[in-house]
Amino acid sequence: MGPKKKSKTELPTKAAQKPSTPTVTPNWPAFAPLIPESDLSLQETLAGQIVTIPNFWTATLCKTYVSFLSSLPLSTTPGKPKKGDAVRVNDRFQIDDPAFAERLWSGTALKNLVLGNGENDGLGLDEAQRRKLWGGEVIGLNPNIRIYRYTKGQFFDQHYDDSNNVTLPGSPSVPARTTWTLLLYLTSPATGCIGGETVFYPEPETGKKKSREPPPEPFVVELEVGLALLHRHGAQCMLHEGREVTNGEKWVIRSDLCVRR
Ligand SMILES: O=C(O)CCC(=O)C(=O)O
Ligand SMILES: [Fe+2]
Repeated sequence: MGPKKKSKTELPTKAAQKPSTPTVTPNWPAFAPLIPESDLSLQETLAGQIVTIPNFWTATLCKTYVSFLSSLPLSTTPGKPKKGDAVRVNDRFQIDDPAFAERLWSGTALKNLVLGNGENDGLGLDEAQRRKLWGGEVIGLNPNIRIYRYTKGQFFDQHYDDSNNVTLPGSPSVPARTTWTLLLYLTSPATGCIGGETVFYPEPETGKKKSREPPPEPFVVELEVGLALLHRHGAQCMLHEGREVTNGEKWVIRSDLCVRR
């Protein structure tokens, strides 16, 4: 499993990208209302690969964010990427905002669910299993926050997400590495968004000579307002795509889980 030499990867983040990231951080709305942590849990929707948190954000909060995010200066990604980059057609806003990443981590149920701090994280893992699942000791979210808007006809072609080295600020700052992608869906068919599902392509079993088995079925994650989706990335990332939106708008907030390096 994992990225092959010739596979497309997502576009490089941060410094390598033009136009330059904005320096003024947005005045992000408060995270309210939220469902109490005790009513949320992690669901392992694809073993070792995809974990979701339904109702991570309420529909009201998602609506507040869609209106707020609509006021940000989004830029349309080029339809023709450089060689090796995935074709990705959407409107996006990207910012390094450690304070927002920290809020999204600690100011929601995410931290306690991922670290298994609550009474019930839903997965019932012990410490060693948890480290194995997340790829180390999770210490926060990637400060590199990406906002995507897909309108009719827009999509994110098949690709793998890279693991990146990042530094989490603090005194002292902490060297970290991203291990899982976080996608927070703000829209769904309930808000008029048709299409736009995130589709994962599990690898066929390896090792056997010319398997007669049919290739595994694609794993389709339907959009759901307020659903947080985590998927493993880096060397064990599954090939995936954001299907074309055929009506309405799809809005997503993206960050990544970071482990100590
Ligand atoms: O928008 C989606 O459904 C997928 C986004 C994605 O694959 C990414 O951000 O790397
Ligand atoms: Fe991706």
